[in-house]
Parts: sequence; C-alpha cells; structure tokens
Amino acid sequence: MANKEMIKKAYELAKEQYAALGVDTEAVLNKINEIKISLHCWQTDDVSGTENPDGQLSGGIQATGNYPGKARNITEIMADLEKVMSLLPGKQRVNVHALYGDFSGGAADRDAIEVKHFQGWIDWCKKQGIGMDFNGSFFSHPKADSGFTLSSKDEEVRKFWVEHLKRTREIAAEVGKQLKSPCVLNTWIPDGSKDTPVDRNGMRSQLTKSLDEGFAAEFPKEYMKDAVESKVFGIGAESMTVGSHDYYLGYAIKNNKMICLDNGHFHPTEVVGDKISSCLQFVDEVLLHVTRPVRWDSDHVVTLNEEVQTIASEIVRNDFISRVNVGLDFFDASINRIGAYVVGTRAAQKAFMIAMLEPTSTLVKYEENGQNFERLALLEELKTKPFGAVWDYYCLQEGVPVSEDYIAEIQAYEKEVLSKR
Ligand SMILES: C[C@H](O)[C@H](O)[C@@H](O)C(=O)CO
Ligand SMILES: [Mn+2]
Repeated sequence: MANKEMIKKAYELAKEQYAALGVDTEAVLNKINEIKISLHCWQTDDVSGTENPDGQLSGGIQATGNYPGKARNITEIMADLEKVMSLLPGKQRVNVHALYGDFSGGAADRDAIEVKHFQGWIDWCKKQGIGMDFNGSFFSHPKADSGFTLSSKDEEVRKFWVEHLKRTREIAAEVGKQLKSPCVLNTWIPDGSKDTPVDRNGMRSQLTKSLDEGFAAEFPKEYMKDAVESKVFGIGAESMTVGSHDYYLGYAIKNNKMICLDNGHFHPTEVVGDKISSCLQFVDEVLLHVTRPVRWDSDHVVTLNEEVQTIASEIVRNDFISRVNVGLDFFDASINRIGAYVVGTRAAQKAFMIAMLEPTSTLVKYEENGQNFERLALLEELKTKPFGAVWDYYCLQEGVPVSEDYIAEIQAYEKEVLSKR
C-alpha cells in the first residue's frame, strides 16, 4: 500500500527538479484534468453488444481470448465502467456503439434505432457527471455480410445503412443536448475487398453519395460533431479499403468533418502523432482512437510507448487540447477487462502528463538555433526525470489508487463480481 508521506516527499523533490528546467508541476496538476479520455464501452464485452450478444463479430475486426467475467448486459457494462472510472484520476467520457442500445422493450434494427434505446445511457452519464460519445455500428449484421455497407451497389443495402447513419446523428444530437456536452459521432465502415477490385472508383462514389445523404441534416455543433474514420485494411478486406485515409481526409476537409485517426489503421511505419498537426491545418478538430497495434490492427491494450507519447506530446506542445478529441479503441479478451481499461487509460493519461512536464520552449529554442545536440540531449534526459512522483501525487490528490495499488482492487472485483458471471 502506497505511503502518503513518501509520495508527498517524492513529489516535493520532483517539483524542484522540474522547476530547475522551468516546468511548474502545480500548473501541470491543474492542466491534466483538461484531458478527458472517452472510454469505449466495447472493451467490457469483446464488442459483442447488447443487440445480439451471441452473434458473430464481423467487419474484419477480432477480439481474441476468452478470459472469464465479460459483461453480459447493459447493467453489467455500466457497473464495470463505474468500477473502471473509480480507479482513474480525473473525469472521463463514455463512448457507446449503436449496437449497445437497450432493446429490452423490443428489437429495433439498425435503421430503426431511436433515442429511447439510448436514454438509459444518457441518464447514466448524467448521473456520472460525464459526457457521452457515439458510433454507428456498420458491422455484425447480415446486411454487412457482403463486405459493403455505405459503399454498396445494392441500393436496398446502401439505403439501409444511410438510414442507420441518419439515425445515429439524430441520437448523437440528443445525447449532446441532454448532457450539455457535444457528442462526438464517429462513423467507421468496414467496406473493402478481399481480392483486388476493379471498380474502386465506383465503390468510393457510392460512399460519397451515401455520406452526403447521411450528413445532409445540420445539427448544432454544441450538440454533436461528426467524425469519419479511415483504415488501411481489415481481416477479409486485405486488398482494398473503400474508406482509406486519402478518401476520408479529403471528405473531412471538403465537408468540415473531423477525421478520426486510429493508430492501428495505418501502415506500421506511419506515425499518427505526426499526422495531427498536418490534419489540423485544414480541419477544425480531429478524433483519435488510441490503441496498440501489434503487427496488425490487433487492438492490444494501450501502453506508455513511444507512439502514444508522440501523440500526447504533439497535442500538448501545440496547445491542441481543445481541438483533439481523445478516445480509446482496444479490446483484449485475454485478460481481466477492467484491468485492461485501467492500464490502457492510465497509460494514455501518463503520456499527457509527461508531455506537460516538458520544457517545450527551451527545446524549440534549441531547434530554432540549430542546436540539435542540445535538443537531443535534453529530450533524452527528460525520459528519466521523476515523472512517476508527479503522477503518484496526482493519483493521491484525486483519491484513486496510487501506482500499482489498483491491481488489488481489480483482483477483489474479479473475485466478488466477475467470477460470479
Ligand atoms: C469497434 C471498432 O474497433 C471501431 O468501431 C472502429 O473504430 C475500428 O477501429 C475498426 O477497426
Ligand atoms: Mn477505431
């Protein structure tokens, strides 16, 4: 169990070290709460959803593993998310997929979902004092089995999914209105081709037509904001993805939408952190899906790695916090799922804190003077500064478990709750 006095002493020493570099740790402790990470509800149950929990996950994504205790209904999903949030410093948001509605009053197909199916989520978010984000679900459905949804050449299929998009936007606007916080609506479709297609242009023209129809209605920005998510490939769609990055970046710029950058959706040597300042030259805001791709879009739990650090540093260095919406997107079914959230979210939060503890103006000065050795040296030295002492003190202040103390809490939850499912 962490010793409070030791944490405070360590923090005081760290504060002095950072002050010597011109970094005010007290200001960082205030600023860090501006980072609101949107917790994706789908790590609770391996993207099963509440619409047809025993159905097959499709769309070229996969949750591997069979760790016991997955959530089986909305009540359990919410209970798990509450547990997760109790172990995280600061306030989060919750990100709900359309296949997580409350259909206890009767089934509703994707082209028939309404606010009433998500009112329980809205009320729950209100109770938690948090904002809610939303996503259309264009997968795990018979009308997505062909591999094409909004880009389909089958008019019945295409229209069905356009209606889904329209409805998700109406729901998102109501979410934002009721919660008094804009709801980010992300649209990701799995459309693509296993083998080399011939009519790429035809598919992309269909997608443009569908998006234009789906996005025709205007909603106030204080209620909802649209994002479109690109991808390089999915399982079973290895040769071509209709909604590629070029496609969606162009669409977003032309139509004043957000581009959603999922760091599992690019070629392995591409760096999403490098894309943020490029995109923000031309769009007002971006959405991030922070994840950890291992060899492919495997959606492993986020860890504090160089990729995540670059993302956080780019946001903080450029004062982009208000223009970057941060969501998580991983689903690991092989470990305790509550633990997955806590490790992953804390890793992202730590990356933001490290970014805030950087003497950026000194580094920029070195860079502008051509003092590249000095820049390199300071960046290296910063890696071993006592960031952990500031982080622990932050957790202590926030009244959440410090350091590895959350492990025991998750073990207890597993014993008392998850193991009984
Ligand atoms: C559940 C999916 O991961 C999500 O909707 C989408 O964001 C994605 O990243 C698909 O690869
Ligand atoms: Mn994603």
